[in-house]
Amino acid sequence: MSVDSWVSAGSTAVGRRTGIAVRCQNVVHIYTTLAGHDVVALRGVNLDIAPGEQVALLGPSGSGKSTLLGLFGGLQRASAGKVVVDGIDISRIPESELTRLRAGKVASLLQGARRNLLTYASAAGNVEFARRGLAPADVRELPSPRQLLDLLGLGELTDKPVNAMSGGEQQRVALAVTVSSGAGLLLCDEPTSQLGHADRDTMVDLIQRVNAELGTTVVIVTHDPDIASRIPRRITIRNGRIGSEGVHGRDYAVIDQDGAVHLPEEWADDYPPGSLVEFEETEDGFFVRRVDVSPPGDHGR
Ligand SMILES: Nc1ncnc2c1ncn2[C@@H]1O[C@H](COP(=O)(O)OP(=O)(O)OP(=O)(O)O)[C@@H](O)[C@H]1O
Repeated sequence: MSVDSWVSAGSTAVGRRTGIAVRCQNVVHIYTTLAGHDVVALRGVNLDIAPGEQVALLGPSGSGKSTLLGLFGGLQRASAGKVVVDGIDISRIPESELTRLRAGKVASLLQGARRNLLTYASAAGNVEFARRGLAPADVRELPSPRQLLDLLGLGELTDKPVNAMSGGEQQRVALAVTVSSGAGLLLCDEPTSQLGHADRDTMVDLIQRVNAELGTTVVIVTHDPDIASRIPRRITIRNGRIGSEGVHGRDYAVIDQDGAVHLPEEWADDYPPGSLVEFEETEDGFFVRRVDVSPPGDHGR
């Protein structure tokens, strides 16, 4: 099957062209430490991510970014609330289904992912190895390793052994391997933290190419403002809640039930949870203005 026919084949178990949606409803996550103390990492997160969107999660250390990413990837379950991935509330499904979700629909690129590559094998060999657990019928729906690497602009690395690649090249191949099973959601935790300036930019180019070519929904945790500035939608987490959102290059506060901005109760109908607002100070006092952004499904935010 050619890349073109794969791309136009639409969504299948693993050969999906389109990204998948993520929705959080009042998500709370509490860790219990070995000493028996509770740590509240997320305190009621409401969030909608449309299929094919690119989202950066920002915020101070300890604010809950990695926890949220872990919930999206089914690495841990929310203590309360719903985490809906591709229409399935994954906080409620059995462990076996969660394992299938992690293997098929969600791709996670963790820090230092390149260390998981087979060093003696080529980029193509690593893609093949990553697909070994898939059913043959599902593999036939996917582009070949060579086609995938070409599609992502990594054609020159196809036959190169990993141990002859630079660190940046290895990280790019690690990303290609991560998405090679046709996942609809790519989660990246600090994907460029160990890279130099040029490799960092190339890595972000590649993440955006995955999004453009495969339609994959992308969520990136980053501390790097330069990376964040290249991602169309930026969500800042503060103290376990969504504090603000950047859309079209501007930052807005977010209304939440018990979150960042509290407004008088009688205004609740006009400013439901999740509304983005701007505050304006004039001689007559403070004004609040609701900002309408693109409706869910519009990826051009
Ligand atoms: N396994 C754990 N056990 C106990 N507490 C934890 C655990 N993992 C995270 N936490 C706590 O949960 C809170 C949120 O942590 P999280 O790692 O999600 O934040 P973060 O924003 O990703 O931070 P960083 O930017 O430093 O990675 C912090 O208070 C952290 O100490």
